[in-house]
Amino acid sequence: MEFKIPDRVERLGMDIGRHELRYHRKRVAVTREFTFDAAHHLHLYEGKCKNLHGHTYRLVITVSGFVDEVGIAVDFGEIKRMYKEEIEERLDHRYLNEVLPHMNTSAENMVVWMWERLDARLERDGWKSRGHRLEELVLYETPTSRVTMKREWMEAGDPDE
Ligand SMILES: Nc1nc2c(c(=O)[nH]1)N=C([C@H](O)[C@H](O)COP(=O)(O)OP(=O)(O)OP(=O)(O)O)CN2
Ligand SMILES: [Zn+2]
Repeated sequence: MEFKIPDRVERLGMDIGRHELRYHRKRVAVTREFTFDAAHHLHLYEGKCKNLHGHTYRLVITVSGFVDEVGIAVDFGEIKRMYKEEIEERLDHRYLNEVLPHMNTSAENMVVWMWERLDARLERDGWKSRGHRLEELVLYETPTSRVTMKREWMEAGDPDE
């Protein structure tokens, strides 16, 4: 089959050969990790977590996309910008019960809230139409306790609905 150099690469005047362009349009997952600090307490919970306390949360964000002509599927910087604007600005050094008053601030509830925000951001910024997908979020409440949300679980929805 005749090999065609994509227009964008020709316009950039770059000398990219057949070898590199073989990776073009493959779906690849890109991951970044962040930490933030916050205080909270749990409602309806018998145990020490009903008292006010704090965590250094760790959030691991994975977004997939198609490798472009430059060799990038999802820019690490875009994930950082999205994290800072959607999550960090709202939760870092905050009292979670105050900024998320509609939920009990368990790690499970928080990771679903984060999923909805980040997914909506991908839609709003037009990333989804370019093939970007939120694949997985892992939220560590402590170094040894974490919760996970995956795209296929989110898409499967609630079996009772
Ligand atoms: N499934 C969940 N279980 C618990 C959550 C949660 O969000 N989801 N949250 C808490 C508390 O917020 C608490 O801060 C963490 O509890 P715990 O694991 O007991 O804390 P430690 O790290 O101090 O663990 P120890 O093994 O007791 O030292 C509770 N559970
Ligand atoms: Zn806690």
